[in-house]
Amino acid sequence: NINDAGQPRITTCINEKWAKAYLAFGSNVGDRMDYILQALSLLKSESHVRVINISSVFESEPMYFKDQNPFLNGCIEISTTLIPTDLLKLCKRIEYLDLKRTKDFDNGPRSIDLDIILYFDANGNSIQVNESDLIVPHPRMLERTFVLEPLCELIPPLVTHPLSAEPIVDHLQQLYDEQRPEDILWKVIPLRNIPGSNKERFLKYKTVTQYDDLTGTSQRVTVSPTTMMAIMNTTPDSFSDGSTDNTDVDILLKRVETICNDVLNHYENVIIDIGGCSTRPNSVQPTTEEELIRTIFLIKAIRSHPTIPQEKVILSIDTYRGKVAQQAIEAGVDIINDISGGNFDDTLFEIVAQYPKVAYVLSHIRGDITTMTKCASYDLNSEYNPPESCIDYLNTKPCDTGSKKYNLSRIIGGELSVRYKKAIDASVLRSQLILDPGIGFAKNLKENLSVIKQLPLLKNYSLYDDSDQRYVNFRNIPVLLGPSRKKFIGTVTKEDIPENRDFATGSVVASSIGFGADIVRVHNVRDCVKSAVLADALYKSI
Ligand SMILES: Nc1nc2ncc(COP(=O)(O)O)nc2c(=O)[nH]1
Ligand SMILES: Nc1nc2ncc(COP(=O)(O)O)nc2c(=O)[nH]1
Repeated sequence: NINDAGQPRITTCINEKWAKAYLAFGSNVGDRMDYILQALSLLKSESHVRVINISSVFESEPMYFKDQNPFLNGCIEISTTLIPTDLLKLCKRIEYLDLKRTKDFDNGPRSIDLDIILYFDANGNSIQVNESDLIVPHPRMLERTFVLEPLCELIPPLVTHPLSAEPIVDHLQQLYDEQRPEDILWKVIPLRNIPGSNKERFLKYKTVTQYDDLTGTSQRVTVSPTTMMAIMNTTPDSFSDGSTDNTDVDILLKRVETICNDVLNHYENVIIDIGGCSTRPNSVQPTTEEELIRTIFLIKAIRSHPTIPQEKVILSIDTYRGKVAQQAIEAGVDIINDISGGNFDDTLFEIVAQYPKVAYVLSHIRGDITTMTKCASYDLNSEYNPPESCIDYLNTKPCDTGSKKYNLSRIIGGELSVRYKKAIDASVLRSQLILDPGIGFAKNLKENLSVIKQLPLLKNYSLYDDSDQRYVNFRNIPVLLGPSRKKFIGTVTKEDIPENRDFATGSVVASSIGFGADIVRVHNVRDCVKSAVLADALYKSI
């Protein structure tokens, strides 16, 4: 059954109908994310396979054989014309022929492992296989959170396991209820190595499912330390610190060193968000060339500075322009912080997709810098009647879809999920994404306060939409909040001068972390980092 090229001959399904399969990937040798990315691109290059969706990537301790490196795992949703046994041959070819995997013993270290977890024929019927070298559904999937958690990002919560007939989310919950250490997963956002170093860099978030005694429901919550994002605006007119020394590289580098001293004795890394273009309402936007002049020099200066701890300093650029993003990435930036959700420049998602180890902040906005204040009306009293097929889940169970109290998070979640699908369709990976509900962007006082309070709902948002047969959820995607010195704080505290709002910002930082913010973006890092570590102690027992 071997063709002339010495490769296993593969048989396609009857009359080339597209079946659906879910694969699990794992790696714990070498640059684990690179092996996973190579396997993904090899799958995408197969004519008999279409990659539909890819889960987050999780790090976890090894199961079974403990004395080996931690694994990176995730799941892939594909459609394929290959029958299961030939899909297995393709996976083995990718592992052993293409990526030169070696297998010393069962459950041992591996550069890449591709397993078939579930297989459904073109009519959606689950296919079972019981052969010596292939068993589908995967016989050990129900004991593995590193398979079920990523799988639950790809399938609607009520999909049942073909043999147990129980919802897969319930199997996952049963594992979590056992509270086994190996079931703890860290959601990772892979970043590029610092040039010359082979140390893998990640943003990491430990998310657990916590039972809430008050509401009787379980929610995904973050229990790992908050990440601080320090604002470094290099604009002359930024509303809160537009001073003239925003272009003096020595002064700016001194500020970077101060930020490192303030944050790195509390946290293991810090994000520095460089902004060359103020985005306060109605601000005049500089030209692309001007924005480049204001920002690229600083990224290069930081990345070549001898005493700044490069591994720990994660650089971000606050831009909605593709050209600026591209040059910033080439200069060494790790995150594209785009307040526009990819709305202002069609090339942005394609550029981000070229760099799978660069993160992207997907933010909610309506309109643009000059019109967004007029788009701040949200019809919260509308009877929420999702279209027949749009089953609205919160906390992985269909919620009482009629209740209005969820409407703001549904509206914002729904509008964010449109941008999410565009990003995924442009081949941006879920593992690159950070969400931001966009405080102060097309939102009035009430909405800004509700957005913070309804953060748990946004983090657990999910929607299955029959119109495009796509299930979108934000499970395990870290959330960034940028409340610092903003107007809503000034209105509530009756403080018109932005620089005088830092103490109040500290309170908002603490409560945002209480509601589930994973990253907080602030001007006054020295004071706000204290609010953050206190909030971590109070809300996450860190
Ligand atoms: N955390 C973690 N532990 C593991 N232990 C054993 C195997 C062996 O799996 P196999 O039975 O599919 O070879 N894979 C993993 C893994 O992917 N992640
Ligand atoms: N991700 C993100 N980025 C942002 N950039 C600028 C501003 C405007 O505030 P600034 O002018 O003080 O930077 N706010 C945000 C925000 O809320 N989230």
